[in-house]
Amino acid sequence: MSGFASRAAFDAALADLPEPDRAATGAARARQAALTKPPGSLGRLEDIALFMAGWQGTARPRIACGRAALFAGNHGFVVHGVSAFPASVTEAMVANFVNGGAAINALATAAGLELSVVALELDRPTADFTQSPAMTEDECLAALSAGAAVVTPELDVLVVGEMGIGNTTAAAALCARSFGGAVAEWVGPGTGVDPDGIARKIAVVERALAYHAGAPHTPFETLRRLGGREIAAIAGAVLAARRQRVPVVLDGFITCAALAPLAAHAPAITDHCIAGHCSAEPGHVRLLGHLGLEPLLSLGMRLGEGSGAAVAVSVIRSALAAHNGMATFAEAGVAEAL
Ligand SMILES: O=C(O)c1ccc[n+]([C@@H]2O[C@H](COP(=O)([O-])O)[C@@H](O)[C@H]2O)c1
Ligand SMILES: Cc1cc2nc[nH]c2cc1C
Repeated sequence: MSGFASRAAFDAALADLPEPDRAATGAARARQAALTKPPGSLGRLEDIALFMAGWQGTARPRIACGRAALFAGNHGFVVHGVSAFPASVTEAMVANFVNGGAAINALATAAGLELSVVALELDRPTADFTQSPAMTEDECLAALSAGAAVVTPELDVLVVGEMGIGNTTAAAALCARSFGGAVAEWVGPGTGVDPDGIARKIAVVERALAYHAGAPHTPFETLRRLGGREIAAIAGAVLAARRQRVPVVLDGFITCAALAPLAAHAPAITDHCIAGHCSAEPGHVRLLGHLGLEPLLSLGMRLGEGSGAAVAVSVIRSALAAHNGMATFAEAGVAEAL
């Protein structure tokens, strides 16, 4: 996929979302019914096998080629004191990712995923969204296209993650604009700000929402005005994955917030997505409800980087191992249900 050359190309992609292969889902369901276990006894693992079958278009889904794409960006509004860490940490952590020393390096390796790190103009933070759109139209298209570029046809699954000091504030703004509700319900501690920091975050999001209140409520405009480069890249990657029927595992609050503007307009955008986990960031559980997603794991994680999604891939691998590796009642000579 070449990316998104124009706002219209993005809108057209969102208006034409491919469906899963129902024949493959049906064949996988028939196989599940024949496997040596009481029907439904593998619970959610059975649903995961059917989900992967539908999106991969085969009764025997697999993960031979899995990629974790980690997008990094910097945000202009951090000057208002909304993070527990300085913005320089974004770039320093990108160096850590490249050198193999971060949590996602260890967790991607453990999950059998290759890692693609995409740093998006870190020396050029987005504009301060309390007084301007975060990105120009071209900047937003470039970020969406950088996201789309990580999706290649041989992929069996895509994990999306992010790194960007301040981005829980952008995520809260995207959620409040897309789904409504009190700003305080979407704002949380992020990297660990104190109550004064939370109050500053709420004030910053409220100012941003007021500044952009009159703008069109379209997915592109909301992403451009209130998002960031790493956030738009995630939206572009998830949309490109859908075009190629590649199943996606979402990470935490920010990763899911990248889809909020799209989902408010086209709720089916999350149909090819699994929520890898529920983050400890308080807005995430509410956001997952709006996205219609039930998280696979709930481990109290709030790191980002794609870390929770990478852990979830090991569960998905287990689901596929059972689906593909078990004997049927006929093969094993085991009596079926009465
Ligand atoms: O994934 C999450 O739910 C999550 C929750 C809190 C923080 N983070 C990470 O922490 C950074 C954003 O936190 P903050 O406090 O700078 O807004 C960013 O790099 C995220 O990857 C991530
Ligand atoms: C150290 C550090 C690592 C991170 N990884 C994702 N977000 C992060 C934020 C900080 C501060």
